Amino acid sequence: MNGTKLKVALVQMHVDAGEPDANFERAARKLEEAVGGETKPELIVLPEMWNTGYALERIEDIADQGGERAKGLLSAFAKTNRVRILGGSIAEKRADGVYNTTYVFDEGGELTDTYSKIHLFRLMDEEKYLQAGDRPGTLNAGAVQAGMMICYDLRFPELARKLALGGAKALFVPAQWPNPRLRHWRTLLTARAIENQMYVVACNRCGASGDTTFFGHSMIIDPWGEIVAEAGEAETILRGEIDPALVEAVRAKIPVFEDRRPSLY
Ligand SMILES: O=C(O)CCC(=O)C(=O)O
Repeated sequence: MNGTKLKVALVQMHVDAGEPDANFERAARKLEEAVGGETKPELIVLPEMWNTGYALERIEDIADQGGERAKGLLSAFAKTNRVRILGGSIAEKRADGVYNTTYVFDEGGELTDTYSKIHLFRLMDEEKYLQAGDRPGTLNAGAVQAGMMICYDLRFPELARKLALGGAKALFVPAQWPNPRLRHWRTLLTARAIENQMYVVACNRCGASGDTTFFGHSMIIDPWGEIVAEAGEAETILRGEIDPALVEAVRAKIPVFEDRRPSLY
């Protein structure tokens, strides 16, 4: 660890809808690429639903039973490479249905945190095939206390504010955010960073699934709203650093959290 800063690497990758074997192979290859860069990251982030993509009509059959296959890959990789992983999210099969779930592993390969998407995206029929999580997601990313959201959750500012009030200095957002809503993506990510004076670290997929195309543009935005790093549309590993001291500095400069008037709204 560099002081209290945290080096992150975001895996912006293609996902084959309905092809878990191909996606597991790709994820393993991309994790190697992420950890093998010139500067070793301390935390690697994957995109949303990277195991199955949005093959929702077949999701009951192809979802990962108990998340065991994904947990096996991510835990072993984290332990072997001494790196934390925020495993994007996967289609996770449980007794009562399929959830869109994130796993976080520490550098010893231990599962430390999980989060299941709480807002299901009706434009893509998620509510017909998936179950919604029932609690917000938090994690300790090394020295950085953080929150997590999945894709559509980003449209709910109350959730980001709750996480910030709970102590989050960074917000991680795995996504499969498609065209034509790039402006929404960039604007909402930036707004969540500025209004909550925290880092926003967003890992989107790229490529196409049927008629749907995904623009990538994974981003790391600092608590002042400046873009630390932004990907283009192709597969890439996006790298950057989170500095919790900058969160404190921005919150001291414009003390939004002290000036809130929650009794009025
Ligand atoms: O809110 C959006 O525009 C995209 C959301 C989405 O694609 C998802 O939650 O999977």
